Amino acid sequence: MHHEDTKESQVVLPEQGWGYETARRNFGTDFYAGDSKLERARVVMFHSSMEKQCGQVGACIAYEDKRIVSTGYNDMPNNCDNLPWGKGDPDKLNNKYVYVCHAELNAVLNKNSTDVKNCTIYVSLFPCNECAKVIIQSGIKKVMYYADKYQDSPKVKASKIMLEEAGIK
Ligand SMILES: O=c1ccn([C@H]2C[C@H](O)[C@@H](COP(=O)(O)O)O2)c(=O)[nH]1
Repeated sequence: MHHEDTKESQVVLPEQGWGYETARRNFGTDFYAGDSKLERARVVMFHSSMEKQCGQVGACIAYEDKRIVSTGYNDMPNNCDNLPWGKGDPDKLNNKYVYVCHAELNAVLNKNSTDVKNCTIYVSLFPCNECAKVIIQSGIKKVMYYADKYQDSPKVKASKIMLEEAGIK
C-alpha cells in the first residue's frame, strides 16, 4: 500500500483550474501529506469519457485502514453507446444528465467487497443529492472531496442537509 501511495503522489495531472487549487484551499498541506486516496479519485476521474474541463468526476472508496474497495467514474450506462453527451439542448432527452451514471454510484456498484459499510468515499466533486442518497444507504460514513463547484445549487445544498442528518462526516 505504501508503494502504491508513492506512485500515486508521483502522477503528474493536468491542471484544470479547480482541482489542485481547491484541494489546497480545502486541505492545505494535510491534503498532500495524508490523503493519497483523493489523488486516486482524481486520477480515476480522467478515465471518464465525459468532456474535459468540467464534466469528469472520479470516486474512490476505502476502508478505515485505507485499503481500496472500489473506484468509479461518471459514464453512460453499460452498453448504452449512443446516448448524447451534450448539455445545452432545450430537450432534456438530448442532454447527458438524464442518462449518465455518477461516479459515486459506479464506485458503490463496482465494489469488490460484500458491502461498503463504514468506508470513506473520496470524490473529486462534492456529491449531488442523488449520490448522497446512495452514500447514506450504502453505509459509507465519511466523504472527502476536492471541489465543490456546485455548492450554491439546490442539489448540493440538499446533499449536505442529508449527509449531515445521517451523521456522515
Ligand atoms: O455527485 C456527482 C455530481 C455530478 N457527477 C457528474 C455528472 C456529470 O457527468 C458531471 C457534471 O458535469 P457538468 O458538465 O460539470 O455539469 O459530473 C457525478 O459523477 N457525481
